[in-house]
Order: sequence, then C-alpha cells, then structure tokens
Amino acid sequence: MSTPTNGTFDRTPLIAGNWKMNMDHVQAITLTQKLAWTLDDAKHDFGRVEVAVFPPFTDLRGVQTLVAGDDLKLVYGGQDLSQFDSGAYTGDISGAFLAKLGCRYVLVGHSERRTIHGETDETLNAKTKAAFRHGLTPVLCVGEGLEVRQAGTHVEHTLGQLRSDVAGLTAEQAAELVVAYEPVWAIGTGEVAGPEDAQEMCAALRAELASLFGDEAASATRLLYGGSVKASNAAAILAEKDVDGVLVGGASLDAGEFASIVRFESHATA
Ligand SMILES: O=C(CO)COP(=O)(O)O
Repeated sequence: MSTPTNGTFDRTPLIAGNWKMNMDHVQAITLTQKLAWTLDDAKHDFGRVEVAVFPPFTDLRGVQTLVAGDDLKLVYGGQDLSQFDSGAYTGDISGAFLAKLGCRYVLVGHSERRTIHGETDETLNAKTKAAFRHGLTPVLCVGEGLEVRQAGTHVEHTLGQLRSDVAGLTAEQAAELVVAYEPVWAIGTGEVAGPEDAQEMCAALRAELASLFGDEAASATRLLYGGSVKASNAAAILAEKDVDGVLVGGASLDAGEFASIVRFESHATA
C-alpha cells in the first residue's frame, strides 16, 4: 500500500492549482515556466511538498513537452475525464488520453461539474473508477453549498457525497485517493472557511474513510481544502492535522502567489 510520507509530515502535502477555463496553450507555457523558475530560485524541494497544476485539456500537450524537456519536477493533471474508455462520446476525454499525456492526477466531481454540468454521484463514482483504471490518481472534490452550511448539515451532506463517489473502491485505491473538501460558498467568493472548519470536515472525511476502508488506508489518504486559498491564509489552513494540502483556483493563475502558497512553511502562521 502506498503511504506517501516524507518523514516530516504524516502525508506528503499536495499543493494543487486548478486553472479552470483560464489560460490558452500559449499562456500555459508562460505560467508553467514562471512557476518552475520561481520555485527553482527558492530551491523548492518537490519531494517535501508536491506541486500539481490542472490546466485546460488544450494546454496539456504543451505542459507535458515543457515538463519533460526541462525535466521539471511539478506534476499535472486533467480537470475532468470521461467515465468511459473510448467510443461515441463527443466532447469527452478518456482517462487513457490523459495518462498518455503524462498526467498523474485528474479532478473528479469539482462543484462546477456538479452544478453546471449536472454530474451526479453515480457518474462521479464511475469517473473515479475510470481514473484508477487508467493509472491516474483521482482528486475527488466534495463539499456543501451555502444553504446546507446554514442548515448545519454540511458534514452529513459531504460524507454522503464521499460514500457514493468511493463506493466499490479497494482499500489500496482509497489510500492513493486524494479528496478535496471545497465548500461551494467559499469558491471564488473571497469567503474562506476557517482552518477549524477545514479541519472539522477533513477529520470527518478521514473517519468515514476509516470506517469504509480501514485505518491504514484512511491514514494514507490525502485530504485537501479548497476555496479562496491565498498565500496569506494557506499556512494556517495547512497547519491543521488532517489537512494535507490545498486546491487553489484564482490564486494559482499568478505564478508568484501560487509559488508563495507552495512555500507555506516559510510563512508565519499568525
Ligand atoms: O474551486 C476552487 C479550486 O478547485 C477554488 O477556487 P478559488 O481558489 O478561486 O476560490
């Protein structure tokens, strides 16, 4: 069973940038280069804190070429994949294609896929399994909307999503899985859930994973927080025991800001 650890953290932190539908394939090269140079200048240790970017599909070939050509240590993934492997699914992208492009990760069930594209937990369960089938690590996104948060049922709601989306996985897959808690009300709004909110949910997610797959698997699963993460709030969120990384939207489009989030250990957690 893969237990990502580097001796300092319980699990290797993952700092992930979801570019959403921003950056064409030319801009993607500039952003990736700038990020790589900034982190190189800062002597970033990628074995200590892993860095992943999630560009649009049309950027992936360029990012792959750059990463391979310059031997960059950052990794990348797709923002979605099809639950099917190939065939008459116009507009969809197979996990096989992402794997061939060198993707390590793929986002599954981002709230924008759930709300704008109406993706159901049943579909997301199939997508999670498709990712594993193609050797990709799913970064499964879960989280509640504002009404659910106000009703106080956010933990039950989010655990319900998790249970449906991971049904039928093996303990080994659960250990490799990354789960991102992204409260919808905190995405792109400047409203950030407090570190204690992130910890509350991540602890609940880990306990649920333990009951489904056992303690060993659950202690290896990396849990991220996402929603208005910036360099100024990342360190406090990442100081929480069960938070193993962050999934960053807007702030990942600025190489300096994102690099600063990656280097969260150099910030005071005040
Ligand atoms: O949705 C997000 C990352 O997947 C969060 O986006 P923001 O960081 O822009 O709030």
